[in-house]
Amino acid sequence: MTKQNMVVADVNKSGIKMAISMAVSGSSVYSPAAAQKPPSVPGAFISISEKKLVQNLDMNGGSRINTWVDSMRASSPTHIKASTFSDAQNSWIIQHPSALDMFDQITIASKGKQIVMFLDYDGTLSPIVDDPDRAFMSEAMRATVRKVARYFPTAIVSGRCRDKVYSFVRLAELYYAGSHGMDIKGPSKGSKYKKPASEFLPMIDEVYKALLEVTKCTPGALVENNKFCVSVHFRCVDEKRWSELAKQVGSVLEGYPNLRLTQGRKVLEIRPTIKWDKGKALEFLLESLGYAKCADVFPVYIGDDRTDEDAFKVLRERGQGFGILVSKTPKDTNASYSLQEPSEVMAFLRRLVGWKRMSLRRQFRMRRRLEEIKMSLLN
Ligand SMILES: O=P(O)(O)OC[C@H]1O[C@H](O[C@H]2O[C@H](CO)[C@@H](O)[C@H](O)[C@H]2O)[C@H](O)[C@@H](O)[C@@H]1O
Repeated sequence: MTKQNMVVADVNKSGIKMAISMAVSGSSVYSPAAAQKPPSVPGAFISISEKKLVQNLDMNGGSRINTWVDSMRASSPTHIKASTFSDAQNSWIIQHPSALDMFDQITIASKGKQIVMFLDYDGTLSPIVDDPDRAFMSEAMRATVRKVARYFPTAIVSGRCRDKVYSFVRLAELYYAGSHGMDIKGPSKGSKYKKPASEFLPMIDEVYKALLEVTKCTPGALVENNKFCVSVHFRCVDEKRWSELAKQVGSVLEGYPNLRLTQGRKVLEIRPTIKWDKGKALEFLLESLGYAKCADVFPVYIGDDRTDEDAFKVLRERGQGFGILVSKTPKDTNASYSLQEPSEVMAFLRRLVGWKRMSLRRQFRMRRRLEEIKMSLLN
């Protein structure tokens, strides 16, 4: 059986949070350099040990399914004591302070640099809802993002395919990277699909159809075709049937060793094993915007899910800009700052626009004053 990667994180309805990051192969999707990563908060996370991960490499189909179900359950925890949770939360927030509270420090750090904005969609610009087809962003958020794009190059980086995320955002002035960056369009004319990914299109289509078929008897299960990847949603599936759903997904994936499984917020995501993710998408977009070798660029990436960690990690490694994790609860992350929910993302973006306008006005006034001084010296 092929190696599988799996990363888990979510919050249950009561708001109590726990996260597992679990790699079922040697090369985990989530493997931040320990030195760059803030220490984990005791009591807030379950981490599967290295040894166990290696053991998972060889596990048979049955134990693999059990591992998936365990992680699906762990993403909806009911077992953390409230006191432990709040201790963990306090210490986590010290390590990942609110980007709103740190706004002045952030703008000072960006001084003299070109800010480039990268925004995830679901859970960042739009609230999480049961029906993925109804994950609309508010008009107020759309107006805010439009203003952001007036002042900074801005890209949307999503797990959904590009057309779908565009149909939600509907702002032509942005750049879009869909299917976790595999469906990408930079500033240059025409779409740019990652060539290795495009070879997977017929396979993904086949898997999508097979998953539709096998999951149709599981109430609440929803299969979404994201062009280069497929999402199997379990948000509306009774927990008692998660194991059944995992088995169904496993039975399809057995025939496709070149596909891997990751987990987002109540969703199993099936995608090609190629080395392309939101981090690579960020680098691709920076390059196509002409900032590849620029020291004066300040990329800011805002996202809420495990797949956004690839981008946070790239920013840490480049030592440029920073990531902001959207989360109400502690999560193991490479982001530097946090925001609790989309409404806070909107507040942060608005402040950024306000700050930029002010600094442009200040610059304009200074230039005009200098002109006046020059003129008075000449007269
Ligand atoms: O990278 P993203 O833009 O955050 O996409 C990740 C997944 O987002 C969507 O699913 C999530 O949002 C849904 C709507 O709120 C919610 O019902 C679901 O439980 C979440 O996982 C999208 O539907 C998936 O295809 C993306 O993979």
